[in-house]
Amino acid sequence: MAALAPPVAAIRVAVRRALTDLAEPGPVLVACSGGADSLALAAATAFVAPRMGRAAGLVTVDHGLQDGSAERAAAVAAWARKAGLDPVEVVRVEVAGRPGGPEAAAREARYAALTGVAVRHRAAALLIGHTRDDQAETVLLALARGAGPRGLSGMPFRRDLAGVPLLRPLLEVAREQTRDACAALGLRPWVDPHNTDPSYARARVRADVLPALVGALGPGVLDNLARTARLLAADNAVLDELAAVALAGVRHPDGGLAVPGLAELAPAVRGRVLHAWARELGAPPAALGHRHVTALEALVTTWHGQGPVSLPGGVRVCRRTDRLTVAATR
Ligand SMILES: Nc1ncnc2c1ncn2[C@@H]1O[C@H](COP(=O)(O)OP(=O)(O)OP(=O)(O)O)[C@@H](O)[C@H]1O
Repeated sequence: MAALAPPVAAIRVAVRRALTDLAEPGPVLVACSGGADSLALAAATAFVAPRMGRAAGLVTVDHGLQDGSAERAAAVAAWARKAGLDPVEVVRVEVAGRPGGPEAAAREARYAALTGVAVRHRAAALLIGHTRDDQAETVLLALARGAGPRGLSGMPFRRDLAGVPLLRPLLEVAREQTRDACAALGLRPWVDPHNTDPSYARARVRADVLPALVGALGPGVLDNLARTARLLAADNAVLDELAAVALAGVRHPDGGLAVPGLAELAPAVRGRVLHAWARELGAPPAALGHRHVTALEALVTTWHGQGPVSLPGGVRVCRRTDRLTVAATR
């Protein structure tokens, strides 16, 4: 018997670890674009899951945005059926007309379609193919836009979306290993033209910035950036817990938040309390930025009679004597 190629073994180990930790019953579904990362993930899952007593299927989304996208989706599905994955689904989504530009719209439509299929099959989890290199890119992009610990935490290993656990088993696996694993298994991954399109910041980071950093600082840079994400994710979780307790403690009996209680909090906790409260008031997280939280903080710490702070989503917050409260609509 031929020896197992090390990248194939490494990816199987990563999938086994992820499935060992998964408490939920039911099949797992791999979200597969046909790219090297998710193809290597699907191949490893097809091998590992049945040996752990789990069914494993695959979903591929056709955004209909590129020539040949239907053929790509059909080819991925045909391969998956041969690999023994079941169920295998191709989902066609409509992207045109959604807000936020084609990339954001495609992502939103993709995740909605993927979770929809997962719910229908009562799946234990959706497996996503993000790798260590995607994580390093995410951290670098977050650093460049001045993100705090939340942004620098990168992508979590697990998060729940619409009640479906999303797992990223390859978050500590180098992208090179997914390509090598595909080659060792005789698989021919699809190459997404967006990944090399210089009009995307992530593609420029991938093509230019990270190779320059590795060239200047050594090959450990990618692992180090991914480690930064893990360290900050742990710190961030603690700060979020502290903020949840603090938020409960500063609620004013008449509604809103008590200013004296807010003023006593450490700035790192106060900012989170205000961020969490703004979300409670209906501000969409994606639109809620540092400047909104800074303006809310100013109502507490540098109060000089300034007017209400407008939050995304339309709510306005003002200070009334010793509390922050929702301003009357104009
Ligand atoms: N069209 C799709 N259908 C199903 N899942 C998808 C699709 N596109 C992306 N995904 C899932 O989302 C993950 C991240 O996709 P993204 O395009 O951000 O990264 P990528 O590095 O290009 O991944 P890959 O090499 O697997 O395509 C993929 O690994 C895959 O699990």
